[in-house]
Amino acid sequence: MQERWSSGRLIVLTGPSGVGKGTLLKALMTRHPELYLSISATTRAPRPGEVDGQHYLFLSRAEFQALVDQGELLEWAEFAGNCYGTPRRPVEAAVQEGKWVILEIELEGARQIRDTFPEALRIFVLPPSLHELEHRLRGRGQDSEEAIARRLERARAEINAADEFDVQVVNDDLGLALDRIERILFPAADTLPDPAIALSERVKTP
Ligand SMILES: Nc1ncnc2c1ncn2[C@@H]1O[C@H](COP(=O)(O)OP(=O)(O)OP(=O)(O)O)[C@@H](O)[C@H]1O
Ligand SMILES: Nc1nc2c(ncn2[C@@H]2O[C@H](COP(=O)(O)O)[C@@H](O)[C@H]2O)c(=O)[nH]1
Repeated sequence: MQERWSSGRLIVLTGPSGVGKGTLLKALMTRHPELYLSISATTRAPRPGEVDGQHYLFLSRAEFQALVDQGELLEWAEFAGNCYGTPRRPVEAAVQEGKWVILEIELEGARQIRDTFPEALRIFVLPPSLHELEHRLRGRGQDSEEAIARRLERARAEINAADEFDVQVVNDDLGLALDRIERILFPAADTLPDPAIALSERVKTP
């Protein structure tokens, strides 16, 4: 990334739906407002409270397909019946300005980013258990039973791919998980490694 896009950096955060990626990122952005969170495009309908242009760019299938055809997405994938993708231009502009850009995306998109931007740091967020993941998805109260079932089915495959990532972080206690992610991004020279962060982080973190 440094060679290609000045001193900016691309960071990918992946993990099963409901694991807490959005919650963690909201808190991380409060601590580090200098980070740039990419706003994805999606064909999913907005949930109550979601604002177009803030949480997502909510598009029709035809609008989304046009972005794909025009090469305007850095990556995209179908997830639980809807399309999701990362608009290319805002991300490239932010990285060129030297910003650290975070993509909160699912597994297939993360794999595409690994192929096109192997220098990106890729973090996988794990739930403490599948039971707890289901509990969080239900507790969020945003998805239909059918959507929850599809997301849980997909979660099993995603969790099995966690080792493909540079770092794995378990989101058990929210505050501790946030601290772990913060230490991955901003490692302090004088601290010992946290045993709750997977070994691969200590080996691969740039
Ligand atoms: N550490 C945690 N302990 C308990 N509940 C949590 C924790 N982290 C997040 N949650 C809760 O889990 C639910 C799902 O969180 P969130 O929406 O952030 O998940 P997500 O990974 O962003 O999901 P999606 O990929 O579908 O957008 C929310 O109700 C959130 O408050
Ligand atoms: N490949 C991509 N995946 C994305 C993108 N934006 C979000 N997502 C992922 O989709 C699922 C479902 O999200 P939800 O908001 O409907 O719960 C989740 O895993 C997100 O991380 C994207 O641009 N590309």
